[in-house]
Formats: sequence, structure tokens, C-alpha cells
Amino acid sequence: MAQLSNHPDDAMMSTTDVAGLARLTLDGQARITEANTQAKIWFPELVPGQSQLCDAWLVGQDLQIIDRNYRPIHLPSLVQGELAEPYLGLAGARDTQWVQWHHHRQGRKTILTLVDVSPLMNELFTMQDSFEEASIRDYATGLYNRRYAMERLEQMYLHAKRYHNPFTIALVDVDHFKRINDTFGYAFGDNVIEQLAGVLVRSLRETDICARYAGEEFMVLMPETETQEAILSLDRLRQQVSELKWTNMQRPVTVSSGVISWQPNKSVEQLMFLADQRLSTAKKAGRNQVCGDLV
Ligand SMILES: Nc1nc2c(ncn2[C@@H]2O[C@H](COP(=O)(O)OP(=O)(O)OP(=O)(O)O)[C@@H](O)[C@H]2O)c(=O)[nH]1
Repeated sequence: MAQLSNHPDDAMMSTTDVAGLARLTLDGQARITEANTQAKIWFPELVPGQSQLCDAWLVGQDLQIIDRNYRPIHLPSLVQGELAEPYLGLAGARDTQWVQWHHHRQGRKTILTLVDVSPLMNELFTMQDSFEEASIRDYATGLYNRRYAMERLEQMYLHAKRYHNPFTIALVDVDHFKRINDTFGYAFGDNVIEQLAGVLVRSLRETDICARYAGEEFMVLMPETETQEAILSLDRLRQQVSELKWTNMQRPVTVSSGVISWQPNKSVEQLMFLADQRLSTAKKAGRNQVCGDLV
């Protein structure tokens, strides 16, 4: 099996027939003078002796040659020897093919060696996506985390201010959760939180943003939703939670909610304060209920 050398000069000499490596030789005007088998497979329209590589061709291929610092490289600077050697870069675009390229000058000739690194790049993108997703989620419940919910709230608030689209905020808190923990253990309490997170997501609209706000407290952002409508949804959620059956625990788990809708004269902080106030009112009024402003 062919061994790939790490040294660029060695690589140049051994690349022509190594499977998967394409090699193009260009003259001073970026005309192709030689192409190996792989290069002909990848770029069948480039005919040695006739074709010229140009920036427009790269654009047509949805390729852009970039350097290590993601700066675009223009082909003229490549063939005119303006770039330091050896040069290693990537060409491609997200969700297309990625090619790692190396250029090397031999007198007036420029030799371009290209290798397909799409599987590696796609794996990197997938990892990047999952890191991004993890950074906005609460690990235990899979709900959005508080930071993300607050960011979305700020966006909804600005949108509402500009376009007067209504939205509603709800804070949902488990009743007497300390008692559940104390009686059945912390692990059971954790399980209750996880189950409730699932009910929350299933019970509310897909467009609602459900987040874990704090320990046993959830936050729901309901876009395009007025108070009355939100109260009905949260009361349905309350009912569903109270009907859940728990092993070892006879008493139902219940939740209380505080609801506030966007008002033009209130800041985000004031809205959050009012939602919390209404949650306290629901708790003081006996729990297992929804308290919303009906102004
Ligand atoms: N199992 C578990 N418990 C948690 C978690 N986060 C917070 N808690 C507990 O939740 C309990 C909340 O207690 P309190 O704030 O007194 O509220 P409560 O007992 O639910 O009473 P009310 O809200 O007034 O109905 C505390 O004992 C916390 O330790 C968690 O992630 N898992």
C-alpha cells in the first residue's frame, strides 16, 4: 500500500499515482499542462493543454481556495509564486465537497495536489453542530437552558416592540418539591423533573420554547399567544401533570404557573418580575393552579 510522506517535496513526487490524490500541473498562466487520473475524474472538463484554471472556474465548482486563516486565495497569486511555500489550505463549502490542497512551485510550473477531506470535514461540522446544540440545552431534561430562553425572550421582546406581535411568558414550578425529595429521595425528584419536562414539551405547541429555568422551575415562551389562550394551555398542562401516576407515590405531583403577556410599557425585567409575582400568587392561593393577568 502506498505510504504518504509528510514532507511536501516527497509528497509531490509520490502523489501522481496514489489513490485519492489529484495532481494538476499549471504553467505561469494557470494553464493545465498535466493532470493525473484522479484529477481527470474530479474535474473532467479540465483538459490538459487546453484548459486554464481561473477564479471563475472555482466559483462555478462552488469551491473557494482559502488559506489556513480562512482568507480566500486568488489563483493568480498562486501561479505567480506570490504565496509562501509550501502552502496548505482547504477548498469547499459547507455541505459540499472539501478538498485539502497543497501547492508547490517547480521553476515556472505550479503543482497543485488535492485530496478529498469531505468525510473529515463533515464529521467536524457534525461535532460542531452537536456542541452548539448542547450549549443551549439543559443536560438532564433536554429542554432549552435558561441562558438560551432569556436570549429568545430578548429577541421576542424586540420583535413585539417593533411589530406588536403578542407573546406570553409562563413560569411553571413544581409544588412542594422539597417534600418529594425529602420523602422519596433526590433521585426520584430528578426523575419527576425529567418526566415533567416531557409532559411540558408534549402538551404545549411546537413553536413554544420550553426551558428549565432553575431546579424545579420551568419557563415557557409562547409566541403569538395572548393571555387567555396561554392560561388555557397552562391549565391543560396542569391537569395532565396532576393525572400522572407515580410508582411508590400515591399523592399526585402538581404544578403552579404564573403567566404574563407582553405589554408595550414593560421591560423584560418587569415582565419576568410580574410572571414571578403571579407564580407566588398561585402558590399562596393553594398551588395546583395558574395565575395570569387578565388586564
Ligand atoms: N431532585 C432535585 N431536586 C432539586 C433540583 N433542583 C432543586 N431541587 C430541590 O427542589 C426543592 C425546592 O424547594 P422549595 O424552593 O422550598 O420549593 P417547594 O418545596 O417546591 O415549595 P413550593 O414551590 O412553595 O411549592 C429544594 O429542596 C431543592 O433542593 C434538582 O435538579 N433535582
